[in-house]
Order: sequence, then C-alpha cells, then structure tokens
Amino acid sequence: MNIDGKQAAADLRVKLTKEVESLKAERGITPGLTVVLVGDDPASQVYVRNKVKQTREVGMISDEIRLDEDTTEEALLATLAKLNNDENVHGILVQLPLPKHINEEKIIATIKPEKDVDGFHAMNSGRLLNGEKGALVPCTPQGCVILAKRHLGDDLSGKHAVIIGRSNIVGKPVSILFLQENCTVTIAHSRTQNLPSMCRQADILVAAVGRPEMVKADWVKPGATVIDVGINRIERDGKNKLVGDVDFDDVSAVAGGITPVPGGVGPMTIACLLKNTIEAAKIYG
Ligand SMILES: Nc1nc2c(c(=O)[nH]1)N[C@@H](CN(C=O)c1ccc(C(=O)N[C@@H](CCC(=O)O)C(=O)O)cc1)CN2
Repeated sequence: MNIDGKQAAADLRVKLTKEVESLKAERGITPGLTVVLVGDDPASQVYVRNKVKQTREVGMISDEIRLDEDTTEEALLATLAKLNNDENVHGILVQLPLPKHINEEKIIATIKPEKDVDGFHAMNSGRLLNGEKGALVPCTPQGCVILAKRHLGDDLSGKHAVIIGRSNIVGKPVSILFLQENCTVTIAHSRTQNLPSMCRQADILVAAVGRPEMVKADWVKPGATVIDVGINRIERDGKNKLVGDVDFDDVSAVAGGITPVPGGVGPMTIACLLKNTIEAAKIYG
C-alpha cells in the first residue's frame, strides 16, 4: 500500500491554515519565514520556490533572499545577523547545500536557535535529545514519523524501527523521534554487518542513505512499513528519473506500506517547515 505524502502534506496544510488564522486573530501575529538561497542550483531553486509559495498559501509572510554563488561567508553572516534582529521574521532557513567556500556549520550556528526552523542548530538538537519543550525539530524526520503514524496509527510503541543512515539532518534526529514514540530503535550504517538481515528485523524501516534503490525486497520483513527518504536523480533508458533509496517496485510487493519517491517524504519536509515556522512564532513571536 502506498503511503501518500502529497495527501498527508495537503491535510497538514489545511490544519496549519487554521492555526495561522487563530494566531492572527487572537495574538495579532502573522508568522514570517525568510529563505536564503546562495547560488543557482536548479533543484534548490525549485525547493525554495515551493517553500515560499506554500508558506504564503497558508496565510504566512514569506520572503526569499537570493545571493550569488560567489557571495562571501562574511556577506552571508551579515545577512543572517539582520534577519536574527528582524522581529517580523520568525523563521530563517538557509537552503543547503551551500557553495564549498562557505562553512555550513558556522552558518547554521549563526542562526538564532529560536528562528532555526530547520532545527539544525546545536541548541535545537540538544533540546530534542533531552526531550525538552521548545525544540524546533528537523522537518524531514518529523515527516517520517507523521507518515509512519498515518499508516500504523498513533501508537508506535514496541515497534522495532531500523534507520539506515546516521546524518545529523535525518538519521540521528529521526532515531530520537522514534525513540520518543517508544519504539526500539536500531541505527544502521555503512559499517553495519549483514545490513539486509538487520533491516529484515524492522517493523518500520527508514532508508536515508542517498544510494539509489539500495533496499531490495529481501531486506524487508513481510508487512513492514517502509519510509524512503532518498531523493536520487538517475538516468535510465536515456531519461532522467527521480528514485529513492528503496527499490519501489521490488519492495512494494512485500511491504505493508511504503512511501513513494516522488510523493512521499519530500512534500512532508516542506509542510513540516511551515509547521515549525508557526511553532516559532507561537513560542517566541
Ligand atoms: N535548509 C535545508 N536544505 C535542504 C533540506 C532541508 O530540509 N533544509 N532538504 C533537502 C531539500 N528539500 C528541502 O529543502 C526538499 C527536497 C525534496 C522535496 C520534495 O518535495 N521532493 C519531491 C520531488 C521534487 C522533485 O521533482 O525534485 C518529492 O519527493 O515528491 C522537498 C524539499 C536538501 N536541502
């Protein structure tokens, strides 16, 4: 069964539109998001355009700041300093990846934690790890849990979640989120021994490795829920194609539920960004 991320994202946006209306009516706050794009990577341009468009569609304010590919780190830091001090900006997002001459960690650390709607700042990861309130939680991991619950229901306790991938942006935070749902969590990675057999033990399998169609049917326990975070552009039969980290056609025959690529986790990443911006405006606005 397909787990429809596009529909889940649309459902979430309906809820968020109502929340924005209440925030405006009850507290006079209109949440504002500013997205900063450095360079002209075509995929990043599409993601940024969609972020701005969807932010406006739910009734929030959204601006885009475009900087040239050769913008210096100092210039980007100065832009962020201004946004940090702008009280109409509740959320700041710097689109990744950045050009090689800019230090990503330094940029992330410069955004005020309370405006870090990506949830990448060390203060937010620490709060997430400690289970503290007020943490802004990374968007893709939030989307993974929402989609797992959409298929399995709200109670995930006791399920074995196997996460393939240990990045700071997806693998680690999604592991913490499933742990908070009382799952038993295994983080697998490139050094894990007998990876297929480890994955076969999963009730919920999250693939976040960036390797096209790596997960095959014989890696998946019959009936398991498979969440595919991968976004890989490949060439097949002379055409460009977008595929996940899971071999969709192969695994669909075995899985109880599976997120497609496109149309799975991707749309949820943007919907959860809107959710975080509202959260930031509510708590810190
Ligand atoms: N600052 C950030 N940079 C990046 C993030 C992020 O969360 N914060 N994530 C990715 C890119 N990304 C959002 O920025 C993103 C990727 C994919 C999608 C999406 O909806 N994908 C569609 C397919 C679209 C296509 O054809 O390319 C889908 O999966 O259905 C949304 C957001 C890296 N950078």
